[in-house]
Amino acid sequence: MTMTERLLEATKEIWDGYNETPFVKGIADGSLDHEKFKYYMIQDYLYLLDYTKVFSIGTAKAKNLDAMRLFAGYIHSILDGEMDIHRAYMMRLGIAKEEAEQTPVALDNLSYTSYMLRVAYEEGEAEVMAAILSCALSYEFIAKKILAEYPAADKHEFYGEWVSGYASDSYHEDNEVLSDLMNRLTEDYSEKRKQHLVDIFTACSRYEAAFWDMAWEMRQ
Ligand SMILES: Cc1ncc(CN)c(N)n1
Repeated sequence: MTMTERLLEATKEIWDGYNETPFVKGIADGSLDHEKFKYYMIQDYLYLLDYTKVFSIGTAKAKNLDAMRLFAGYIHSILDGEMDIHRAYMMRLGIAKEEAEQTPVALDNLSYTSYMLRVAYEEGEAEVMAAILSCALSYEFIAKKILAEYPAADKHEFYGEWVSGYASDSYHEDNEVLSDLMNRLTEDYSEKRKQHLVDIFTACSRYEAAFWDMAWEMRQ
């Protein structure tokens, strides 16, 4: 079993819950209140700024050029790729960049990014990768599960862009690169170090679940 497979196996129950949350169900069937989505978009925009910093620290911690290039490349993918989805929705929802950037970060969001940044500052490149992977892979999992249940969800006039972005081939290819690096970095890892990676990945998977609940309740 690869390291990535082990991480996914350990968190299966948590991941199975994502598509059962009212927020994700609302994206899937198109019934989600736009006000809730607006709240989520702003919080996620702020989240991605800190998430990108985790890759920046990963770049500094990388022990070889391949890993360094991957972490560094992802900074661009997030800021100028994934965040295009956010910018497009922000335009449709009438949210100015300044408004988003001045919005206070909700506590669950702050707790999640603070944890990832702590792992990044204190630990090594594979641990940084364990903190990143849940975020990267879970959205592909969620979007593809939505499409399996609602095959036209990617055509929905409002939520379609979100679903198609995270179910896209390019998002999947980026995720494959991350998973491959994780598997390579941990080939010679001891059982103790592997279990530590599982613990980090599990914490982040729980934070992902909390983020969906936070968005549904529009918590501050
Ligand atoms: C909270 C969260 N988790 C994951 C993703 C997908 N990269 C995201 N945009 N936001």
